[in-house]
Amino acid sequence: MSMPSFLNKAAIILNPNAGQGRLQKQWDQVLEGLNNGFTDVKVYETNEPGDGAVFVKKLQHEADVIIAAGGDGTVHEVAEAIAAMEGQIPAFGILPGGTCNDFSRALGMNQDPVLAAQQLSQKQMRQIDIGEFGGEYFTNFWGIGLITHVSESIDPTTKDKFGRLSYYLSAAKSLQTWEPFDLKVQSEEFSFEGEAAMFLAVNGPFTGGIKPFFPNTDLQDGKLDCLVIEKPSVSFVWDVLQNRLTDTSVEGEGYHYFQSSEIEIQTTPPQLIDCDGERKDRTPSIIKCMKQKLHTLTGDVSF
Ligand SMILES: Nc1ncnc2c1ncn2[C@@H]1O[C@H](COP(=O)(O)OP(=O)(O)OP(=O)(O)O)[C@@H](O)[C@H]1O
Repeated sequence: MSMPSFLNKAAIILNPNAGQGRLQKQWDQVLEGLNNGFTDVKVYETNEPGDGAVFVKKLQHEADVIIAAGGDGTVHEVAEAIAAMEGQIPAFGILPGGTCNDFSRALGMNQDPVLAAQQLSQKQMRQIDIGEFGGEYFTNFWGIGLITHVSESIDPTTKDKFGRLSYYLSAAKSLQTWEPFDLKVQSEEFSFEGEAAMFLAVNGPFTGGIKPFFPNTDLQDGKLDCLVIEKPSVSFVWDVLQNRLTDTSVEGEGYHYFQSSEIEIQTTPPQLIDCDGERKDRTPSIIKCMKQKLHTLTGDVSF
């Protein structure tokens, strides 16, 4: 943890539509907070998906820190583009402005954007882990099976109206219609072969704004927390609610939990991948944890 005085130029990649324009409403105060910590603050507004990554590439040699201002989609886009860079790499930061803001919570960022801007101005920097598969990156999670149905069946109108609750409504709906697939998991720490409903590899502890699944994740240990669910069961939900998934490896009725830095996943049929809420590519995949790859501004949080 250090406070680099050289972090002077901040570039803000702002999705003005995230969280129904939540950031825009307090933008003057947000900027004031950032101007207190950085001598040069420039704002780049995105118009459509993909714009964030284009800005990041252009800013590699201009900005000391690139801050994603928006929801988890914007955070994913910006972090992925930074992680893919070589040579001189700017630091990364988040101004939470979406519905769940899962990764910003993992970094200990205040959910009030004005207070988050003040936190960023403190320039508390840490090197954090990031997930990688086939040259693509994820900050928060990589999943197949049930999880992809959850994000697929979220209706945008319900999301605008009910926010985070829409994720849980969708999860409940998905539980009634899930389909099993054949899964093979191979890693140094754990192997599995059989029918499954879901596989998740996570970096941060929050999913849908809450953290019952993985309360003990560590963003600096070079490991992903992994969960195989063979079939959703009442006893699994009970174990999760009691925060039992806290040791390095746990077995319960219909589920397996372990930690690893590299996991090979094969499925029949190929499964659509959901990473950080974005659906892309299909299995097979080799998922890796890139230990402390991203220089990141964080809040006060212990990993
Ligand atoms: N101006 C824009 N208009 C529409 N979509 C945009 C714009 N800028 C970026 N996007 C894309 O919109 C997607 C969703 O954005 P983001 O996640 O930031 O907001 P959100 O959906 O409100 O938040 P959350 O993901 O937390 O629910 C991202 O994939 C992003 O690339």
